[in-house]
Amino acid sequence: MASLVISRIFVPATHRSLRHLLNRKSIAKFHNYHAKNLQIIIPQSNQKRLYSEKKVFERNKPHCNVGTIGHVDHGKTTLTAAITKVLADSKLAKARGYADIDNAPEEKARGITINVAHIEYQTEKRHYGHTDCPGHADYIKNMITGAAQMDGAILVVAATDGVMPQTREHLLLAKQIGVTDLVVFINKVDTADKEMVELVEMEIRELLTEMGFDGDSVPIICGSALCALEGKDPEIGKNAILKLLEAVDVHIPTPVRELDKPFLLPVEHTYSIPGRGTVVTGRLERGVVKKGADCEFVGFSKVLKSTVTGVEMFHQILEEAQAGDQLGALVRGLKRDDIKRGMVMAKPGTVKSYDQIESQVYVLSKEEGGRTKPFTSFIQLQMFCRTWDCAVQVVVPDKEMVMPGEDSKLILKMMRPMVLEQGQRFTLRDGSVTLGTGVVTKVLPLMKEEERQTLTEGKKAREKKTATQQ
Ligand SMILES: Nc1nc2c(ncn2[C@@H]2O[C@H](COP(=O)(O)OP(=O)(O)OP(=O)(O)O)[C@@H](O)[C@H]2O)c(=O)[nH]1
Ligand SMILES: [Mg+2]
Repeated sequence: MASLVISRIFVPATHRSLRHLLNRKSIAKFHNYHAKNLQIIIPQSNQKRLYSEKKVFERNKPHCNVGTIGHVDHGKTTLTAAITKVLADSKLAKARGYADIDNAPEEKARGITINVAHIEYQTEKRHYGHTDCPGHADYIKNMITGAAQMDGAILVVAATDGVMPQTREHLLLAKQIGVTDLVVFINKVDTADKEMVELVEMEIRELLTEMGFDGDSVPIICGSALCALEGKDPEIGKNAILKLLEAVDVHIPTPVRELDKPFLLPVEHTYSIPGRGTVVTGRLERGVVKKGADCEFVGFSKVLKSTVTGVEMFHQILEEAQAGDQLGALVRGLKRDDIKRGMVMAKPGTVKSYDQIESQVYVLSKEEGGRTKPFTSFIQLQMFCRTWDCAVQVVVPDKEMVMPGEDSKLILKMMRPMVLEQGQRFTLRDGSVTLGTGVVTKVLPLMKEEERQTLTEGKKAREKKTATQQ
C-alpha cells in the first residue's frame, strides 16, 4: 500500500553530509514526522554526488555465485533471509528480511517468489552472490535464467514433503545448465520427526544418484530456516545455517574464470537511473570490464555501440569487474528501452548473431519429466540460452522422428538472430514441459529473408490454429 506523504523534504545541493541527510529516520526525527510518511526529493546534481560517495568494492576474497533451488514453498527465500541474518551477526552480510527479497507486489500477494533475487554476503573464505530462484512451475523460465548465473546450488527440500516435482525438475535443469556442484538443505525439521528426516535424506541421495550427481557424497544439512530467521532453537537454527555455509565453502569449488578473453555480459535487466543514465545488470561471463571500455550490445537483430561509464557490484563501485561478478554497468548514450534482456554486452566486434544452428540434443524421457511422445521435423519449441529465449523450428536431419530418451542431431531455425557460439549449452521447452538439453555444434550462415518470412508466417498460422482449437 502506498504510504501517505505528509511531507516532502528537499535535500539542498550544498549540504555537507549527504549521507547523513539521507538517513530517513534522522530527517524524520529532526522534523518530528514518522519516517514512513516522508518523501525525500534529491536534486539531480546531488544524485551525481551520491553516486561518487558510494563505497568502493574491496576484492580481498574469491567471488562465487550460488543460489537456492527447489520445490515451491520449501523455504528457499526464508533460507536466503536466514543466511544473511546469521552472517550479519558477524558483520559478513547485511541482514535482508523475507519481504525485502520477495519485494514485487504480486510476490507479496501470492507469498511466492516470481523473479529471481540477487543477494550479497561473505564467509571468512569467500564473497558470494546468491540467487534466490522461484520454485513455482509457472516461473521455471525465471529459474533457468537464475540458475544460469550460478557456480553451485543449494537445493532446499522440506522435511515435511520430501522430494517433489520441482525438486526433480530444478535438479535436472541445473545439471543441464552446467551447475554440477550441490549442497542440500533439508528444511523445516522443526515440524518433522527424526525418522521422517532420515527417510527424506535417503530419498534425496537416491534421486541425486539417479540424476548423475554423486549422491553418496553430496553434503546434506538438516535444519530450520525459520528458526534461524526468528533466532529460535540454535541447534537447528543458527548452527545449521553455519554448517550449511561451511559445506558450501568446502564443496562448491571456485570456478576458474576466463579473464584473458574479450568481455561478454548477457544482459539480465536494464534500469534507468535519473540523472545518471542506463544501467545493465547480469553476470560477467568472461573477461574484464573497466570504466571507459567501449562496448557493443548485440541481439534482436541490433548492434548498438556504447561506452561503459561506471561499474558496480551490489551498489559498491568496482575498479574493474572480472568474469563471474554479478555487476551493474552504467552505459552512455542509450535509453533503457534500447537495450533488452537477452542481448549481450561485449567488446566491439567479438560476437555475432546467428539464426540457424546445428546442435546435439538429449531429449528427456517421460520419467525425467520430458515428452511422452516422439517428435518430427517442423515442431516448434522455445529455446532458452544465457538470458534469452526464442521460438525455434526444428529440423531432424537424419531420421524420421526423435524418441524421448534419445540423443539426436537437430537443426534449429530461430525466429530472430541472437548471439550464439559453438559449444554453448541451451534448453528446449515445449509449452510447460522441458523437452531436452543441447549444445551448439556448428553455427550456420544467416537465413535468407524469404526463408525467415515463411518461418514467421508459419508460426503465426500455427498460433492462429491453436487459438481456434481452444
Ligand atoms: N515450520 C517451518 N516453516 C518454514 C521454515 N522455513 C520456511 N517456512 C515456511 O514455509 C513457507 C514458504 O517459505 P518460502 O521461503 O517462501 O518458500 P520458497 O521456497 O521461497 O517458495 P517459492 O519461492 O515460492 O518457491 C513460509 O510460510 C515459511 O514461513 C521452517 O524451517 N520451518
Ligand atoms: Mg521464494
